[in-house]
Amino acid sequence: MAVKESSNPTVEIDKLSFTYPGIDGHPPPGSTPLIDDFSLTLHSGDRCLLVGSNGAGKTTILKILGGKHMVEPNMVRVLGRSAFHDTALTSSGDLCYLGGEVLGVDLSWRMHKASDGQRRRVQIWRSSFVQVLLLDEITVDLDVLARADLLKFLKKECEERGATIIYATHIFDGLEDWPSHIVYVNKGKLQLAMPMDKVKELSNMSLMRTVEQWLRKERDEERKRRRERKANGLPEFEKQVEGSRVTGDPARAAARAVNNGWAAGRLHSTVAGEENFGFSTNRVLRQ
Ligand SMILES: Nc1ncnc2c1ncn2[C@@H]1O[C@H](COP(=O)(O)OP(=O)(O)OP(=O)(O)O)[C@@H](O)[C@H]1O
Repeated sequence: MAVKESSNPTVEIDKLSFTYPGIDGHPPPGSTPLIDDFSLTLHSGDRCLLVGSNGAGKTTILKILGGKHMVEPNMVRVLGRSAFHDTALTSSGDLCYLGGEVLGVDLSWRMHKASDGQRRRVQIWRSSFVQVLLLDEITVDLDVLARADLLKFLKKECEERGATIIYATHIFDGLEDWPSHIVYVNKGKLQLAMPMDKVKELSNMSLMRTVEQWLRKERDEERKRRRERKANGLPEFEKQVEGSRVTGDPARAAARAVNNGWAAGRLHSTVAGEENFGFSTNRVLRQ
């Protein structure tokens, strides 16, 4: 997404590949990357909406960007620095990931607590002059007014202060004119990254209907694949290896992609465990 070519990028993801480590700290045998060949460039002032179905990898991408999972330093640069290795990025407040479990406040808690949590997080951002803000479905428990105010505030921060925001959400209410860019991810792969103006040129539907159309197509194609597998006498669902996207044969382990997530992540457990097997992060939080 190369708008404002003249300024330095604030977020650079270059052929990102990632697999959650198994309990031995290594990618499970036979695994293929959960996030695969994912590249994206954003600049100061960009407000990027990250969309995709449940389990597509949005939270994983945001957490990698937030320095919570180790990847090769050249794969993810935030403000020109490695998000995982340069701990000053987050400790200085230049980079901030806000998700459901930040500060130990789970958004599934009672309304008033969650709302307090949300306010506190925004206050943190405001007071620490965050330059790159990663928002992971943070408005689920906000009422209509609070959400509208927050979105307005965030937009202003980008326009006036040049912050960069990536916002992963399934809630499109009030977002029609919010993002400057939209990024669509499916099964850990980048499907589309483009400025909102371009999206509006290509589709005369609302943002929600446009995204709905993408996700419907994705689901229909997946169903077709499953039907074909079944018709060919194969199991309908491919065998899933924990923490990765697919598949099967441990003999292929030697040829698997280089693991970039072998070390446990910072602040959060990243070990693929039985309790979260097969669930997206938000699903785990909702349990
Ligand atoms: N700690 C973990 N260990 C192993 N696998 C994980 C872990 N966290 C998430 N996953 C897997 O990664 C995949 C992507 O999950 P992720 O939470 O990134 O998706 P998402 O797009 O944010 O989903 P949602 O929209 O439901 O929040 C899921 O299949 C999930 O099972």
